[in-house]
Amino acid sequence: MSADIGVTGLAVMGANLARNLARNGYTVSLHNRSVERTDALLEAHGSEGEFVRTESLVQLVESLERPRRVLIMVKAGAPVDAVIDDLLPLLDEGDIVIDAGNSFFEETRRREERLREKGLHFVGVGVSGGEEGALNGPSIMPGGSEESYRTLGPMLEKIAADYHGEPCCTWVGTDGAGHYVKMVHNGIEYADMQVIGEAHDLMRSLAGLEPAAQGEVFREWNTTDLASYLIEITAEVLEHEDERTGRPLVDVIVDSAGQKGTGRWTAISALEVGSPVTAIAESVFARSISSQRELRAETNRVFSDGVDSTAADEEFGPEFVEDVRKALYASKLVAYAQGMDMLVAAGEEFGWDLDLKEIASLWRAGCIIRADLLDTIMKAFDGESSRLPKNLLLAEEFTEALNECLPAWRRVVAAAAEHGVPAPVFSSSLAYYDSLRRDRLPAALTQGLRDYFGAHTYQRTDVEGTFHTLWSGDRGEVEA
Ligand SMILES: NC(=O)C1=CN([C@@H]2O[C@H](COP(=O)(O)OP(=O)(O)OC[C@H]3O[C@@H](n4cnc5c(N)ncnc54)[C@H](OP(=O)(O)O)[C@@H]3O)[C@@H](O)[C@H]2O)C=CC1
Ligand SMILES: O=C(CO)[C@H](O)[C@H](O)COP(=O)(O)O
Repeated sequence: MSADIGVTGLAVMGANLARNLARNGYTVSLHNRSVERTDALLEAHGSEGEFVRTESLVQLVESLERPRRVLIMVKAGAPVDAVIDDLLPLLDEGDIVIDAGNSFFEETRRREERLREKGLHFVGVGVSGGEEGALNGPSIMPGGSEESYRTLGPMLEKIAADYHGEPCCTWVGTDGAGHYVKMVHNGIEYADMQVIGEAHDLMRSLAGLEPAAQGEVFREWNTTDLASYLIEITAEVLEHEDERTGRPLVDVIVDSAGQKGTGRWTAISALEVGSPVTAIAESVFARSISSQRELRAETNRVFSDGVDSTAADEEFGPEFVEDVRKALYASKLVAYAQGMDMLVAAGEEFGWDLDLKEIASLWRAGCIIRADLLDTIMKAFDGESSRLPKNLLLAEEFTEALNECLPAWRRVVAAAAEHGVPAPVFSSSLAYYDSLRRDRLPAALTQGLRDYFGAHTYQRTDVEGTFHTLWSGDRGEVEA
């Protein structure tokens, strides 16, 4: 029997994608570096559909119908190149190699170029939704050539998450565009989780709400405009009791956040394309600080935990909790606004015609950042490009909500600063908003200083041209 598609790499994501494909009627050839994973999958789930067992890439490729479709789902980085190197001599012109892992987009661009020169299609596909999504319908963000999508698209759309009858899968752009969009998705995911963590910390430290009680608060928030998968699972995690100790699980988990790289890549790429994704970058730094455990312990010894004791004298009741909800909504909106802004900048830099409305539509189901908010984001980005808002915060769909949240957002950031509770993304998101709306920024002084020490010149508000003050001379101004 010839298979419709081959999957190599059968850990959590590959195994579940393979099962999803088989459950949708495709014959799936299976391969894993160590054959035990292949056999474990067949033993546990072999009856779910048509699978072909293979023990080598040669067997995998031989088992496929043409043009061959090989989906790689191995650890990102060097393993992807190792698999490609082994596959290349086995493939023919027109075959399609799909990398559905979290690969760095620049590597995808390089791999796409390398395979294109050999007449092969290389498709970098962003997949989000974790284990459950991979099995039941992830959000899928494919890049690569438009031609390859004609062959591959229907298959991906069939296994993707379904949002009211629409598949959360569409071709987003050439070469590394799919992996770029997934990377930004993860950047937003970082910021979203960080602001949820800040809300949790503030409600615990200032309002004295224990995790189980907070679970109820998050459950209630999930019926408001904050409704989203991450808010929903926050309620579950906070309410979960540790089996061993009977304490809230969140209290026995080490407070050091891991990271596999996509958030860091988002921040690095944003710096390179000149997009100020402050909320996303602060979230990456927040994870880094959390992992500096020795330094944190020593600083704690020297300065103490430091939640200001005056906090107990103040009223942090239900009104404060509602303020936190509003600060969370506004900061979450900033994270999406920054992610979208960055996609525009990257589109210009890499020649991708990214459609923000389509991208928002892909994230409405199946993925980790799925949220009711995305429907409104789609509306904001609907219409002729010349009429679209320059930034999501300017979309009329959001200006009223933002104005309504603003006083609460300021109160929460002020309370956090006053009482020593770190809230880096609540604060930096508010600073981002304030910076954008400000009539004049202190960048004028920065320009003056740059001109003083490095003759870097400046422009004037009143006259066209570029100028320099003779700081070490008579301090007259000359045109540069
Ligand atoms: N886990 C998640 O929630 C999500 C993961 N992703 C991405 O999907 C990809 C797969 O993730 P996941 O399923 O968690 O698996 P892992 O990232 O843990 O990778 C394990 C798989 O990679 C294979 N592998 C590792 N090195 C090599 C190599 N040199 N040659 C061949 N195969 C190799 C392993 O084979 P062996 O069994 O022989 O060791 C195994 O099949 C990653 O890029 C990940 O970032 C994307 C979305 C969500
Ligand atoms: O892509 C994902 C979800 O969308 C993966 O779960 C990824 O591992 C999350 O990133 P990190 O491990 O750095 O938190």
